[in-house]
Amino acid sequence: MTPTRTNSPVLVVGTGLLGTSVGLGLRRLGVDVLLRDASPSALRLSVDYGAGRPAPAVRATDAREADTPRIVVVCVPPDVAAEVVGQSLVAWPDAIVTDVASVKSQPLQQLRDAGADLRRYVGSHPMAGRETGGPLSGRADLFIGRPWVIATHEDTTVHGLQEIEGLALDLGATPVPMSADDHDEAVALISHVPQLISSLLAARLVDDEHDASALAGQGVRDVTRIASSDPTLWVQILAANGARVAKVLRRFAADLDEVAGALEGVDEPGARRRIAEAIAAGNDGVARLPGKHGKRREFASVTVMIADRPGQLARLMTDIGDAEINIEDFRIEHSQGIEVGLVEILVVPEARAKLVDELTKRDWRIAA
Ligand SMILES: NC(=O)C1=CN([C@@H]2O[C@H](COP(=O)(O)OP(=O)(O)OC[C@H]3O[C@@H](n4cnc5c(N)ncnc54)[C@H](O)[C@@H]3O)[C@@H](O)[C@H]2O)C=CC1
Ligand SMILES: O=C(O)C(=O)Cc1ccc(O)cc1
Repeated sequence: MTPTRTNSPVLVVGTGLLGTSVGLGLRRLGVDVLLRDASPSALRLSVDYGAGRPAPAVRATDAREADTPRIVVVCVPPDVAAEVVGQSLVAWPDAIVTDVASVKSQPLQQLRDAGADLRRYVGSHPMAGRETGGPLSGRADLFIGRPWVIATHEDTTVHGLQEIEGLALDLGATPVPMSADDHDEAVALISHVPQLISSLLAARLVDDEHDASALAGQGVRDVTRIASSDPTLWVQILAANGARVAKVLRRFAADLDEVAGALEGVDEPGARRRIAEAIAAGNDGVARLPGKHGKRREFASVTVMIADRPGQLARLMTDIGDAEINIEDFRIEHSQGIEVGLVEILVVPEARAKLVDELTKRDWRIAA
């Protein structure tokens, strides 16, 4: 087994999407994982999927060495995160306790108010997730290549920080230490407001009288992917970061208002300029998002037309592999009622000409 930074055993409390993913990722490295959940069926499912073994119901003083966690990872909904962290700090006086809740200031404040031993608490937040929760959605590779925020505070110890950094690194993530306030400010912009905008836009489709949804292409799908998220989880996240989210949302609403005004008076002086500036500012913003491996680089794209038949995509991927070309990313687009799919392959710019050449040789139809 590869040596790990994380010592066994690790206790995961809350075996839904995040808890099961942490368990699966650690089990793959050979770390012993104890699991606990308020829901017996969520616990059993997570065990059945291989995320760990049920934690024995014992107190710290009676626990065998092998059942005494070094780290407790609390993966419960944000509303109860501080309470469960507090209980874990008391139950396991030698363990470092972290939580993965999507908000960091409120749980920290709640723990401080409750007089918890903050020297052993290091809150964190893996910037990785999925729209659907529960153990069945868990993935061992969920965290690979993702930032994992470690929310440091004035009582954080070097040992505590190192333990949680080690956990993040073992799971393939990149630890990013920052304060709880800075974290909450950042996620308001890059996670919480995008969730609301995606949901509100998708909700517009509900009273679509002209069946416009039937024409939907990739654009609307891209901006509404996260609209399938769980309302119960999100109301907790948004409520815990309300003021910061509202601040960003108000600015966004002002931009929307201005652009709507320009569109209503499109022949007024400056109106077209305002619209063009909005799109151009979007170009600048999207260019700031890190790409694969955290780099900001542009990939070259080749779009291939494939027949909508079993095995076509696999054959295309194998052909590209045989040509020894590395795929950086890819997207598939289907059009309703049409028997072809469009596969956009992204490669480093230097590889584009070779890719087109190799695919043409193998009789693939290049669409763009
Ligand atoms: N869903 C996502 O994409 C992401 C979620 N997070 C955070 O991770 C945490 C967990 O989220 P998910 O795994 O998506 O939720 P989930 O709903 O899939 O799982 C939560 C689990 O916690 C259990 N639970 C609830 N109260 C409990 C208690 N008092 N004691 C023990 N178990 C309890 C539930 O039975 C459930 O199995 C949340 O705080 C969320 O903010 C962080 C990053 C991404
Ligand atoms: O699906 C995505 O793109 C996400 O960004 C998921 C996500 C949801 C909640 C979090 O706290 C962190 C990440």
